[in-house]
Amino acid sequence: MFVLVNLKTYPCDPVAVAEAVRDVNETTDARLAVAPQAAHLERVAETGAETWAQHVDPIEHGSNTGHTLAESVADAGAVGTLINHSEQRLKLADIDGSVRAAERAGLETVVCANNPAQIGAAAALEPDAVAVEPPELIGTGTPVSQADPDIVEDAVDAAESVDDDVAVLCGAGISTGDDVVAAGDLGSEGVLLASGVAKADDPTAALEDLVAPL
Ligand SMILES: O=C(CO)COP(=O)(O)O
Repeated sequence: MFVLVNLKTYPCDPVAVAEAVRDVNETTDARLAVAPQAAHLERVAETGAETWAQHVDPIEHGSNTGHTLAESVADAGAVGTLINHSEQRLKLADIDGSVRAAERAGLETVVCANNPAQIGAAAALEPDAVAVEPPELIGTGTPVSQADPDIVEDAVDAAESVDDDVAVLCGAGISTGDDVVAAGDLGSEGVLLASGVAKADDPTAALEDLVAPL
């Protein structure tokens, strides 16, 4: 299972969480990665933890003030990027442009979507993976794998019917190893999570719990 910890703009120490991700990754067959804010990418990547960006823009080098260029993210040490997170939604044409920009820079891509219909559309853009995250469950601590298992299974079916090379992840409310196992049982190849680690008093213990049953 792939466990991608999105730090959003939570007031955690990104380097400390990254060190926990790096250390717990050594103890498990699961693949752990961390997605800090763009401004923290370089410091996080220097820890040796697998580092992802939270977003890249559909742009090239040039006159794009305030945008995030995929090449710069890669240069800072990121190996992948989220695209179209529900807190950073893009138009379809811009999702396509961001996936192409990420590919150009050699970044792995996970395109987020709210529901199975959007997952099908996202899979058609040929990212490496798609992630279904019902916005109403994000940050609630109620795991999508328990509260809305159908949405995960339907997302897996939707992606498979478009392109079965595209992996499916799920997220929202995931915070325990049981949640991760339940996600896997529904056909998900990984999870996105944030508050369960970024807001934990002890991120190492939270990560250890997440991977314990894997
Ligand atoms: O948005 C998410 C991950 O990208 C999920 O957030 P929570 O884990 O806080 O529900």
